[in-house]
Amino acid sequence: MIDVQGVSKTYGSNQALDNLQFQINEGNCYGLVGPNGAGKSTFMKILVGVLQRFDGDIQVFNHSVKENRLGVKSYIGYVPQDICLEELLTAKDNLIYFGKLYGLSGEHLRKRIKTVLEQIGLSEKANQKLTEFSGGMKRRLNIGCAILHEPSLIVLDEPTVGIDPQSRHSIFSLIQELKEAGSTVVYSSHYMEEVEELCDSVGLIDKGKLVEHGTMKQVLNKHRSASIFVSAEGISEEELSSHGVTIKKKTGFTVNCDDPLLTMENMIEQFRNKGIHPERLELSQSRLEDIFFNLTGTQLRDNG
Ligand SMILES: Nc1ncnc2c1ncn2[C@@H]1O[C@H](COP(=O)(O)OP(=O)(O)OP(=O)(O)O)[C@@H](O)[C@H]1O
Repeated sequence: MIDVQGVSKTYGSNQALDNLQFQINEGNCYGLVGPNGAGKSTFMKILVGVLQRFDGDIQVFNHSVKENRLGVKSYIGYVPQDICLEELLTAKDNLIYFGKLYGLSGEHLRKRIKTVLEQIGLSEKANQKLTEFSGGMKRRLNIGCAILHEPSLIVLDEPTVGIDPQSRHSIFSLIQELKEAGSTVVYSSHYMEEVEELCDSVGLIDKGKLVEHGTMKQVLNKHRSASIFVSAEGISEEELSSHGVTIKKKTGFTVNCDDPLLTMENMIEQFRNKGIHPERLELSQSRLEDIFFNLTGTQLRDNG
């Protein structure tokens, strides 16, 4: 188990993390969700032992990050937000380099590199230099470097930002595979759909505070409410907000409400009176993104 015990961190007068307290069960995929600047990277850097000055402690499989940083590191594969690879080397040479850093060598290293290249879908590109790689391929290789030593805990900081769909699919499959093999995964993102799809448990973080935490089912069931999606020319956010909390989306508005059928009837009447013909008027259950907005008043992405 990973036991986060009252972790706080300040940068000067900026409180980046404020008394985080939660547990992650072994074998779980845990999604840490929050907007830019919420404190996700800071938490991850503390968890993996990169940031050493903080209050509180984290027990990783019964080892204190504070007291046994190097010991804990050997259990962890960390994929930071910024890609950390040697551009002028081939994919294989990058893996050899990182493997040696983790103390692997000889036949064992060779076998691990072969397996990892297959897992990240880059076997065919093993001997190509990274100058020929797309951003998504580099991201996959970066993950490959972090799992060479078969860590029990894999920490991925926003691994799918700005990558192509094929690489995103490959990363999702890899995480599923790691989960099935019993690894614990901590995954940060501000893409809600990803976290809903991948993670067993979730923590919602805003301005350094954990605002909700639990299994995905618990969090969704606790806060789930119905909402109506509206796309209609000539209707404003203000007019819709008389029906419930209204969130502006890229192509319309989501209106959260307690009685969706009655709300829809009222909306239809409002549209009739104003001569508005909606392009879309749909009933849906609220998603993690809406729950986050209701709890914090903060959008995870700009008009996601
Ligand atoms: N090295 C640093 N020095 C000073 N302030 C920092 C530093 N790193 C992060 N911060 C601040 O701490 C807060 C949390 O940042 P952090 O990077 O952990 O958030 P995040 O949720 O990972 O966001 P992002 O996805 O944008 O990286 C922010 O206010 C940020 O400006």
